[in-house]
Amino acid sequence: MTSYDALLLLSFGGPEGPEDVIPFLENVTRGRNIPRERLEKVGEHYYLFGGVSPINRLCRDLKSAIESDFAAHGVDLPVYWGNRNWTPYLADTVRQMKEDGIRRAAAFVTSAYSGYSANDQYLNDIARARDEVPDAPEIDKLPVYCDRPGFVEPFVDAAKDALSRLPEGARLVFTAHSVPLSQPNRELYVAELEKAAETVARKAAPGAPWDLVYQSRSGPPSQPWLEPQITDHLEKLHGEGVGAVAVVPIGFVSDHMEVKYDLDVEAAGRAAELGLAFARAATPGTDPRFAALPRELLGEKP
Ligand SMILES: CC1=C(CCC(=O)O)c2cc3nc(cc4[nH]c(cc5[nH]c(cc1n2)c(C)c5CCC(=O)O)c(CCC(=O)O)c4C)C(CCC(=O)O)=C3C
Ligand SMILES: [Fe+2]
Repeated sequence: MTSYDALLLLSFGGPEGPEDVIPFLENVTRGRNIPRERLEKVGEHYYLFGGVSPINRLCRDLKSAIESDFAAHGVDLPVYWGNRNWTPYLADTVRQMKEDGIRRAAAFVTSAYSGYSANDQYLNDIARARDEVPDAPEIDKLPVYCDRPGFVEPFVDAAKDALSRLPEGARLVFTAHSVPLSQPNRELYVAELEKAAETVARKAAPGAPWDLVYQSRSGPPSQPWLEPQITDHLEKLHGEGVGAVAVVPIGFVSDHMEVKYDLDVEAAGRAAELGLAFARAATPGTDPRFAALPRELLGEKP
């Protein structure tokens, strides 16, 4: 089916305990002009969860789900896992792949979109990790998949489910990670988000109004980032007389910290203060349709 001899699951990485939190945050923000106060605040989000990011278990579970999908469809490829910011570090995974005799791998990234943070930075990660390993395997990133049914359909079901938990007339609010306006390929990132949100909205609540907003901004206040921020937007909707919101984290593939804290704690808390009914839609996570995407994308590659 493919000329690749391995699949590489490539993700962001996250701390596995309290002592990992600061070194992890330093890895993420090295050279990126993030204020120290923001780091300390984000550190608290992780401590609230025992210093453990949910993203690691999500990656382990997704890896198993991909392996099951491969097995069920007769795809005989090993699946490896490596991260940008924490163990298992990508370079160590690439070294292991080399030792195992892997020559050519396809990378499935836990981000569905184009843009610098969501795509280009992962390409840089691959190049840097390969530079560290003599005679490293070739690694091709699989294409962005924000428009694929395997990504979109789980969100359609999740949006319907969130709406079903709310009174009639709830507003669909799609949310994605903000990025600086100056970030390379920001326009493409936004265009893809709008398209994905539009597709999900059309299928989940035909004809109903919806919004795309942003969350988790981290730069200095002087630097413009994508807006509006979700909490400001909830206030605006409340002011307009909207009584309920179904929040769909369309910018993410799993319930990692940006979802568990910034939405389930912060945005839900703001909604509660406002008396706004709030339901958060699930992310694709290990949905079998999502776990089938690596196989489907591989099948399109020579
Ligand atoms: C577009 C985008 C995605 C979606 C695409 C994708 O999924 O890759 C994403 C995902 C994630 N971001 C994550 C964590 C963090 N991101 C930070 C900082 C930043 N993110 C940015 C953008 C994005 N980030 C940007 C422009 C910055 C500023 C610094 C820089 O220019 O790079 C910081 C620093 C502290 C802070 O928040 O200020 C942390 C801790 C985690 C792991 C969560 C967990 O542990 O469960 C995940 C999945
Ligand atoms: Fe981030």
